[in-house]
Amino acid sequence: MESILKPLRDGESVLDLSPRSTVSGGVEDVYGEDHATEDQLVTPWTFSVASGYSLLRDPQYNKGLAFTEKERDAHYLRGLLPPTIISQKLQEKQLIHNIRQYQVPLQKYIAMMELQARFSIHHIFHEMNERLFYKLLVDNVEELLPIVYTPVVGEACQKYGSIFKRPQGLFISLKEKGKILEVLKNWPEKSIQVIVVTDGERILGLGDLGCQGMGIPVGKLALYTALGGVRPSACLPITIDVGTNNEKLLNDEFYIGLRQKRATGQEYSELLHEFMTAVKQNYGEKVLIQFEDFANHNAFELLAKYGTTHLVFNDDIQGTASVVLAGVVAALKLIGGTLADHTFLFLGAGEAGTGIAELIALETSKQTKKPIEETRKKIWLVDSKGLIVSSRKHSLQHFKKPWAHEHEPVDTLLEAVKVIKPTVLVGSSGVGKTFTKEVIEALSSINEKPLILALSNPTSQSECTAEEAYQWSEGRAIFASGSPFDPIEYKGKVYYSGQANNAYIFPGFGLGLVISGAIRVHDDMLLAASEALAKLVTEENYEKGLIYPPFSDIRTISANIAADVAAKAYELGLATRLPRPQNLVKYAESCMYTPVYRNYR
Ligand SMILES: NC(=O)C1=CN([C@@H]2O[C@H](COP(=O)(O)OP(=O)(O)OC[C@H]3O[C@@H](n4cnc5c(N)ncnc54)[C@H](OP(=O)(O)O)[C@@H]3O)[C@@H](O)[C@H]2O)C=CC1
Ligand SMILES: CC(=O)C(=O)O
Ligand SMILES: [Mg+2]
Repeated sequence: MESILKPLRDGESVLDLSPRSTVSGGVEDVYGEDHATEDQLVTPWTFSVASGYSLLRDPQYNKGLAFTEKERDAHYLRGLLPPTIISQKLQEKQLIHNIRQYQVPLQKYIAMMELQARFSIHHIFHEMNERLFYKLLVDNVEELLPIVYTPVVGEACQKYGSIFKRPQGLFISLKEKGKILEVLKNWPEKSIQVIVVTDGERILGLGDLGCQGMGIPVGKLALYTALGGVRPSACLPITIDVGTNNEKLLNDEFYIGLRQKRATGQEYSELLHEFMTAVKQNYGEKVLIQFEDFANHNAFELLAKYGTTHLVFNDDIQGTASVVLAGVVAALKLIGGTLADHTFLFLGAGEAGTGIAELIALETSKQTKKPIEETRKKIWLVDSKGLIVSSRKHSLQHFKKPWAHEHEPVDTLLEAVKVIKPTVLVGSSGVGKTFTKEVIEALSSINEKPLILALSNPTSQSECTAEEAYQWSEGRAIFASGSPFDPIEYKGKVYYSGQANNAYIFPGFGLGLVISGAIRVHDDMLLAASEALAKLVTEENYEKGLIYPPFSDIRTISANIAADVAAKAYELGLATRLPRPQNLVKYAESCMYTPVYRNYR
């Protein structure tokens, strides 16, 4: 396209290609503006190339002091920047130094979000620089993951209303009923590949945070880009606001969401149906919709309902299952035996608990060729009412029923550990401090090397800390947790614990779906992702007691997961991107967004 470049004031567009201004004889009246009568409405639109001050304010293209002399000349930046030119590397060094100065983790979070922000009214040189944000995250993943993700993102959601100066993502509330397609069209990007959506009802283990749950889709998608290489412009965070049952928020004058109790039943499902329909209509069949942090009474139903018509993935049920299965399989190297040899006990029988239990049973069934009804029998779950047993079957939610095995009622976790004698203990309750000294001691008296996975997030909800797991098991536990813990020294030895978090899975999993053009998610893809992850645990990791590879290798891990997920999609006939690339790992790597600066002409 020919551009008509002219120096502009801040806020003006450089290139005005509206039909009227570019008419040089007979341009099509695409938007019907020429034919519109005076009382008809027309759309004001511009197509702009950023330059000058607007370029510095554009997070996608801003490079701050890294703009070269040539770029400063060509893009009307002279005088808008001080004379020095620095590299992206130096910018990174300065930024990480600044971030480390903050003592309060939430301040670090805010600094990161300022950098990532897509819209702003203020700016300094380093602010609002998307590539620098992702570069920083990719290069310092172990240090910054706990900031942009769990645990700090949890606190950010709790305080969302007071810390946010600008909107992130797309808010779809009951007020938008009947207009959701139009709302989607308001989003500035048109080619979307991954949507992460929440309704805020179960944010980590922090409960109903209503509209303030937006921090979660934003954080998950930052990981999609940094860890999985999905382009930021192809990612869309969405919060569906149907109200909140959180009284504190309802009474908070600064609450940003709808001030009403949650809509349920038909009103809820109609809004969600309109949303799901509009997404497919606007972005097509191949957009991935990741459900995140919905309460279980909606999560299972939405997944079942839309699993056959849309490309949907529930991270809490499926992503968590895949990451935990990988950890358990890897842990077998340390604790011995096959999957079928182990007995599992879960505290928490919701999305995470039953999702993991089912995938372990499925994998065991494939390995042993026994029916899944059989392999489920070595997996037990405890919920808020005690051990799930057959006498409770009539009153159980449907997702718990497969786990109601024959047994006398057992009220507490401690009792359950004593009678079930698990070799693996999984915490998926959302309630902190529930793996008590007595529980871990009982488990350790049964097992030489107990495997303990405290999955609940954020750190405050972790079933136990790393220190407690090692101390109370006298250094024998193999331990991993949903939110990270620093290495622990116990009796002169340093213990490293891994992070059992779906963040290992969803970025690569989603990338695999995108690059193969998959149209549906299949359980075998979850197994493929799990296997790919478990395979990447090295001897060196095992020696440290780790059952996951370090996050510093996550881009390679994601490429491998993506390749195996894509391979499975092709094998199952669910891939539409043809022909299938020969080397899927190489192909996945070649598709991944890298946040180094681009040169501007
Ligand atoms: N590490 C990771 O990657 C992930 C971690 N999680 C974490 O897992 C936790 C649970 O999530 P999710 O499964 O979606 O939540 P759900 O609400 O679906 O399930 C919670 C389960 O815990 C049970 N429970 C609650 N309190 C107690 C208690 N005091 N004693 C025993 N059981 C209890 C509930 O019992 P009842 O059914 O009787 O109410 C329910 O079965 C959250 O903290 C979340 O952050 C989730 C996904 C991924
Ligand atoms: C990690 C995650 O998805 C959760 O805690 O909900
Ligand atoms: Mg979640």
